[in-house]
This record gives sequence, C-alpha cells and structure tokens, in this order.
Amino acid sequence: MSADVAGLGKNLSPGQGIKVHQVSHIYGGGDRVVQALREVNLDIEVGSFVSLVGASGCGKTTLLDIMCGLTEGQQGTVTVGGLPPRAGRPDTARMFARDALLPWLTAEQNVDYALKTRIADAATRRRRIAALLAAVGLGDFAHAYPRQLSQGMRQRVALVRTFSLHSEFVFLDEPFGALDALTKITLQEELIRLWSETNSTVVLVTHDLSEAAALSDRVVVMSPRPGRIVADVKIDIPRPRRVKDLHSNPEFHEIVADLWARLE
Ligand SMILES: Nc1ncnc2c1ncn2[C@@H]1O[C@H](COP(=O)(O)OP(=O)(O)OP(=O)(O)O)[C@@H](O)[C@H]1O
Repeated sequence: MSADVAGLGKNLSPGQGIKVHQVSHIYGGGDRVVQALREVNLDIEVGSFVSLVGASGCGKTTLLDIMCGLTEGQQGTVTVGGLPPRAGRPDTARMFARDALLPWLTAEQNVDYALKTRIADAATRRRRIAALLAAVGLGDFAHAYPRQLSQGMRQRVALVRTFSLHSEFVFLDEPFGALDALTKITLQEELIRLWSETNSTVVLVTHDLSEAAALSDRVVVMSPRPGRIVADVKIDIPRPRRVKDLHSNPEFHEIVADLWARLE
C-alpha cells in the first residue's frame, strides 16, 4: 500500500463520516409527483462499509445521489466529511451500475481519464494504475479496449478507476448487478480488499442481500416508496472475510434470512 493511501481518512474523526438528517425527496410536480424519500436519517462512520437494500424503486439510488451531490435533497440536511455534498468533490467517488467505460480508450486510459483530474504527474498516475490493474488480475490487459474485455473485466476496470482516486468516500450503485455468480464473488473479494487497503468509507446500493451481508459492517433496509429506513442491521461476522467461505457458513445464511424477513 502506498503512503498516500495509508493516510486516507486519518484526518477525519470516526463521527465525521456521512450524516443524513430528516431527508425527504419528491420528483416531478403538478399531478405527476413521486415521493421517493421520506424523513430518512442515517449516520455512517468514517471507514465503514454500509449497504443500502430495499425493493426496486424504494429510493436507494436517490439517497446515494443525494449523498454524493448528484441530486439535491429537498428537505433535511446531509454532510459528508463535515461538508455539504457536491458532485466532483475530490474526496468522493461514484461508480455506476453499468461500467460506463469510454469505448475509444484502453483500460489504462479509462482509469487515467479520471485520475488525471486529481494527479498532475503522469509517471505517478502510470505507476498507480499499473499496480491496481495488476492487483485485480488485469496486468496483461492494460492496453486492451473495453470491447476486448469481458463484462467482469470491464467492471474490474471500473472498480480500479473508482478506487484509483483514493477518495475518502466511495459510492457504488449496483456495481456487480450484471455478472455471473462466480465472477461476482471474485469481484466482491477484490472490492473488500480495495476498501480495506484504502481506508475509505463505502456506501453500496445493491439488490443482492447476500452481497450486502458478505461485504458490509451494516446493512440499512429501506421500505417501499417513499423510502424510509426500517432496519439497520450490524453484520458481526469477523474480518477478514472470504466471500467464497461465507457461502458455507450457517451464521451467514441466518443473517441473509433475517435480512429477507425485514425486507418483506
Ligand atoms: N429523475 C427522476 N424523475 C422522476 N422520478 C424519478 C426520477 N428518478 C427516480 N424517480 C422515481 O423515484 C423513485 C425512486 O427511484 P430510485 O431510482 O431512487 O429507486 P431505487 O431503489 O434505486 O430503484 P432500483 O432498485 O429499481 O434501481 C422511483 O419511483 C422512480 O421512478
């Protein structure tokens, strides 16, 4: 781990993470009003990994977008690292459901495209990108274009792009939705490793309760729209966790069953 990553988040106290207070959000106007969120309160500690789960359309993405400044909540207050959210803040990074790689750039160039907004020195960027691509098994594919990569490989590049920024706060929206089960588990393990090596605070939106339980310190369960928080479940499985092993762990299955029951 490089020295700049080791220091990440160290200037923030645990309580200076993400604070969401009484946030409500309505889309549209007139007779086409959709209340997406109602009086949501959430407190996320620095360095923790928290997942948001809930039925389709319950407002997970809306809440994530409000936390990272892409959508402005209409009521309530949000602070991230003690400051109001703003899109493009250098201490936050957002990864979307689809990998959204630029097809005319190679894997390395796709990562660099984001990283050069934060680091001017090309040699430093090249070193960081090469190390991260190698760490996720893409060392030989740095010069490949997205069309030459599988879906799982493209998602890996997108993960590298997100974590290469060394942002203190990382927001992930269904990053592994479209992957087969085995690739998904491999990428989940890579995500845990990137998170633990960067000391970042991660908020993950997912439909997959097993994924939420395997990766998170806490799983926040939302009600159907208008989204409210109906449960906040601490996942006490010790770390380091191996996602593959968890699938044969009865305690893990109990946690997932409990999450299902809360969702219903
Ligand atoms: N830009 C928008 N304009 C109008 N309505 C919207 C907009 N974005 C989201 N909505 C509505 O707000 C509600 C919450 O949407 P959101 O995408 O936050 O839910 P979600 O839980 O992330 O859904 P999914 O799990 O299906 O991705 C939905 O009913 C959706 O139709």
